Amino acid sequence: MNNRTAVRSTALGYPRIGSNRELKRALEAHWSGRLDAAGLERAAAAVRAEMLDDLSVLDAVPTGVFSYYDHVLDTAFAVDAVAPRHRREDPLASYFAAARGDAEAAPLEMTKWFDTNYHYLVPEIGPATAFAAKPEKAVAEFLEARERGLDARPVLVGPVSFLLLAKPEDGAPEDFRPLDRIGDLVEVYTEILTALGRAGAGLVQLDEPALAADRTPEELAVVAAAYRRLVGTAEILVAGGYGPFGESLPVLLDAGVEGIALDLVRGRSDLDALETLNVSRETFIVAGVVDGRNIWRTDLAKAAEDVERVRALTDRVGVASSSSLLHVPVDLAAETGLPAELVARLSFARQKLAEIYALTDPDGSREPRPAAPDAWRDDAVRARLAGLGDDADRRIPYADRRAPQAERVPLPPLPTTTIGSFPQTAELRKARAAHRQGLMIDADYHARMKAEVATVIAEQEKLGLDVLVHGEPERNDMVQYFAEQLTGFATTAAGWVQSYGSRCVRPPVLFGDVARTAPMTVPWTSYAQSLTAKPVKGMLTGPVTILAWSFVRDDQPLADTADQVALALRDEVADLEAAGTAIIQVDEPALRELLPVRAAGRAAYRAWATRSFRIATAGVRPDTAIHTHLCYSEFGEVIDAIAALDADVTSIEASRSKMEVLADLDGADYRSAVGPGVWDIHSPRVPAADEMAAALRLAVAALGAGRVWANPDCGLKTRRYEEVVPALQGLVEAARTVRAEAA
Ligand code: MET
Ligand SMILES: [Zn+2]
Repeated sequence: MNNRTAVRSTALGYPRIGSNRELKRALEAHWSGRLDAAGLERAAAAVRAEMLDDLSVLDAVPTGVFSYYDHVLDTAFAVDAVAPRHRREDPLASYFAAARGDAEAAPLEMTKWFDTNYHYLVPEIGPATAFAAKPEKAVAEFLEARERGLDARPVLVGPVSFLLLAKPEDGAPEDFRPLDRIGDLVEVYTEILTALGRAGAGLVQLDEPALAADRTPEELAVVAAAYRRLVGTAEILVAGGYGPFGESLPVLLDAGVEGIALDLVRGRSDLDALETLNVSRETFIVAGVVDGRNIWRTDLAKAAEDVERVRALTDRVGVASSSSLLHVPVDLAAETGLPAELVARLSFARQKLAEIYALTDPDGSREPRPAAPDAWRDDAVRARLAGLGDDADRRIPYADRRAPQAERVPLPPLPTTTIGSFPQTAELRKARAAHRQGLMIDADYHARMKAEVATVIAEQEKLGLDVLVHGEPERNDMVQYFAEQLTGFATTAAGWVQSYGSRCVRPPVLFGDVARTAPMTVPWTSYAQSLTAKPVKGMLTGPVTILAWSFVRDDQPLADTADQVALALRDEVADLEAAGTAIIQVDEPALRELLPVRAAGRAAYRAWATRSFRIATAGVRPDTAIHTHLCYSEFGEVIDAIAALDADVTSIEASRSKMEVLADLDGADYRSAVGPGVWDIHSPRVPAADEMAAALRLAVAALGAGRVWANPDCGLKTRRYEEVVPALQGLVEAARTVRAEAA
C-alpha cells in the first residue's frame, strides 16, 4: 500500500491551443481561407501530440480534451445536438457555423464557463432534438494516446451538465427544459461509452461541473437515475472542478460510479463530507489538490496532508489538478523576464504536472509555499484605504444627477455610441510589436497612436455618432494596459490562456499591494477631445474585471485586493474629470464572472464587488456621467448588483440573447439608462439597420425612449473596418428611425 503505484497521478484536462498558440494561428488561417481543412488538421495533430508529450509524465492521461473551438460544442456534436440552421454538407463547416456564425446563420450564444473567463457555446435543445451517437472524435483521440502506450482516459462533458448548460431552442414550449431530455440523451451516452469501451477504454471521465452549483432535489434525482443507467456501460469517473459537489456527492456515490474527482482547492468541504459518508475502500477518489485555476506554486506540504486524508478512506487514490488545467498558461520556463522571487512562487501547467507527480512519489518534494517578501507590501495604500470614509462609495441619487448631466452634455433620445475600442488593424499591431521589441522609439509610437485616434474620431464624426471614443489603439488589452502601469502587477511574455475559440488572453499576475504612480489614460482622452466638439468618453477598466482577468494573489480576501485597485482607479477618474471629461466609462464585463457558483457566497460577493466599483467612481461631481459596460453573460443573476453599481448608463450585451436582459431589468430596482447591444460584434455578420431598429423598439417599449442608448454589444477591436463602417451606419440610421417614431 505504501508504494507509489498506490497513488496515481493524472490531470483533468490540459491547455489545447498549443504552447505557442499554434492552433490559434491555424484556425485563423483556415477561417480566412489561407489554410485548407487538411492543413488545419495537421496543425491540430501537432498540438495534440505536444499535449500528450507533456501529459505523459503522469500515470494516466485525459484524452478528447483537445478542441477546435469549445468542449461543450464538441459534446453537442458528439451527441448530434446540432441546430438545424448549422447543418452543412461539410462537418467542419457545420462546426464553425455553430461556433462563429456564417453568411447563412447566426452562431450559438456564447457565455462564461462557471466563474472563469473561458466562454462556452450554449447548445440549443428542443423537445424533438434527435440525439445520435457520434463518438468518432472521442475514439480517435483515445486511440492516439493509446498508440503511444499511455494509460488513456476519454473525457466528455457529462449528460447532466450538458443539458444544464444548454438552453431551450427557439419556439420550444414555455415549460420545456433541456434537462427533460435526459432519458434520451443518456441512451446516446451509453452508445458512446460502448464505442469507447470497444476501442479499449477502461475508465471514462464525465465532467459534471454543473454539480458544483446548488441543485434541486428534482435535479439530484435526475443525476441519480442518469448515473445508475450509465454505470452499467462503463467505468465512470465523475469530475466536478469548480467547487464542492456538496449535495451531489452522496448521490453520485450511491449511483455506483467507479470514481469521483474532487476539487480540493475550492471544494475542500467535500473532503470533510467524504469522511462521514462511509465510502467503500474500492472507490477511486481523485484528490484535486493542485489548483487548475491559478498560477501559484502548490503548497506541497498542505496538499500532501489532504492526499493522506483521502488515503485513510480508500485504497484507490489519485492526485490531480482541481479542474482542467485549461485555465493556466503552458510553461513558466517561457517567462524569462519575471523577477526571481516571483518565479519562485509560480507554477504553470507543465510545472503543475510535475507537482502532481511529486505528490504521488513517496520521495517527492513536500515543500510548503514560501511567504511573500515584505517588499510586496505598500503601507501607504493600506493606510489610505483604512481611512476612507463610509460615504466614499456614495453619490447623490441618480434622479438628482440626471438634469445636471443633461445640461452639461445635451443629447438626443437614443444617443448613439460605441463601447470603446475600434479595429486593431494589422498595422496597429505591427507598430505595437515593433515598439515592444525596441524597434520603434516612444516618440514614433505615440505619434502613430495619436494619428490613429485622429482617424477614429474623424470616422465617428462622419458616421454621426453622438458620444465618441478615442478607440483604445494604445491598449494591447483592457486589463494588461492598466496592470502594466500599476504597482503590484507583473505581466507575462507568453502566459496565454484560451478565452474562447482562437481568442487567448494573457492575464497579468497580481502579486502584491496595488498603487497608481501616474495618470494612465488622461493624455489619450484629452487628445481625442481636443479634436472634436462632440463629447468623448473616458475609458477605464473596473476593479472587478481587473481582478477577474488577472491571476490574483490568494493570500488575502479578493475584497481587499479589489479595494486597492479601486483606489488607484478613483485617482484616475478624478484626473479625467479635472481634465474636463464629462463622461467616464468604467467597464465591468466580468461582474457576472466572479459571482460565486453557489448561492451561499453571493451576497458577500455583491457587496464587495459593487463597493469597489463605487469607490472607483463615486468621487465625481453630479454633472459627470459614469457609464459602465457589461458583456458575455446572462445578467439575470446580477441585475441587483448592476443596479448597485449606481452608474448613469449601462451598456450591456443583448443581441445574441435577443434582448433577454430587458425582461430582467424590468422589475429590478434599476432606474438609470441602458444601452442594450443591438449588434453582435462576436460574429462577422453585419446586421441590417431594420434589424437593429427592431431591437431598439423592444428596448424603448420596455424602458421608455428617455432611458435607451443605441450601441453595439461590445468593443470593436476584433472586427474589421469593412464590417464596422456599414454596421455603425446602420446603427445610426436605426436610432434615427426609432427616435422619430418615439417623438
Ligand atoms: N472598452 C472595451 C472595448 O471596447 C470594453 C470591452 S468589454 C470586453 O474594447
Ligand atoms: Zn464588452
